[in-house]
Amino acid sequence: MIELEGLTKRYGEKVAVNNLSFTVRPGIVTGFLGPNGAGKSTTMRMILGLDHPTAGDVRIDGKHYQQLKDPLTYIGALLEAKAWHGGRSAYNHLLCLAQSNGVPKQRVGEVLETVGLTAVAKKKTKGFSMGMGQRLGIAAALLGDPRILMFDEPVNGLDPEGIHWIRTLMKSLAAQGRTVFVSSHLMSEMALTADHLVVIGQGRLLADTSMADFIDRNSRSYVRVRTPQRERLLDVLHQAGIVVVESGDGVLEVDGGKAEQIGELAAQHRITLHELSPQQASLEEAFMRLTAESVEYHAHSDTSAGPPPQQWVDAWGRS
Ligand SMILES: Nc1ncnc2c1ncn2[C@@H]1O[C@H](COP(=O)(O)OP(=O)(O)OP(=O)(O)O)[C@@H](O)[C@H]1O
Repeated sequence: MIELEGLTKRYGEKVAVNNLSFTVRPGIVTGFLGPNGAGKSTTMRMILGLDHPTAGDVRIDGKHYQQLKDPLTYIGALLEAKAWHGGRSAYNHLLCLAQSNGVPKQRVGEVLETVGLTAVAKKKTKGFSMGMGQRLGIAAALLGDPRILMFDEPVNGLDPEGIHWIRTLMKSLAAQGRTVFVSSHLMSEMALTADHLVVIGQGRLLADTSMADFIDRNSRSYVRVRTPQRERLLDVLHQAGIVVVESGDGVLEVDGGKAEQIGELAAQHRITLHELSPQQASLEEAFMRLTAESVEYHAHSDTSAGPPPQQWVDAWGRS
């Protein structure tokens, strides 16, 4: 378990992390989301004792990082790709880490096997591809067989096969009862991986909620309907107690997954349909709206996404 309490980090005038309090629990994957510059990496560095908080506190299984004996056996982290000596082989790189951290030598072979690098274990790492580099970083994180794992943007620069591999690995680590904390700025990726979400913007906590809850509240499903007999269809739907929202351009939107029912009603009343399509609002859109006001570097000045709707703000405030 990782516990943050009022964690704050200032760099001069800049408040990179602002009074963050949340708990990362075992047995699930917790996604740590926020736009670029939100403070994710700074938070993770403070968890690992690489940066000192200006205020507040962070504990790993109840202790500060500095109090952990052989910290690699408590928490393993992938912070940045290729942070190793390129002249060494993958095996030697991991062996050095094992020897300096009180980890038995046989773990090196085991983790190389886990990440699929056994065949290239004796090769110098400077020739490694991005994907192999990420696998080696993950092998290092797993070396001490820690109960807590932390990954900072682990899928950056990876191909679909590599992304799928990391996703599956994180889920299986959580299924073993470990604490898995993973940062990303991509909601779509997290939607496939995480069970719980912590969202920050400009260093502040914006949401701390289960993924199921986030999806329930934000992925509105509706059916788009177009017909040249609009008035008749509206009457028929109204009589059936189906609520319709008109969205302009002659398009009707019907909340919920009622495509079959609408199609059958239209057929019974001989109403022609030009379109009958189930739709799902994307989570990416919901995330962008939630963080819109806290994005540090806008690509352009378009703020059409606007602030999050008030009901979201209220809902997240409660969770
Ligand atoms: N050593 C530092 N000195 C000054 N400012 C810093 C330092 N490290 C981070 N910052 C600033 O703190 C803020 C948070 O940065 P951080 O790297 O933690 O964000 P992030 O959410 O990880 O972003 P990204 O998704 O781009 O990696 C940014 O404004 C960044 O410029």
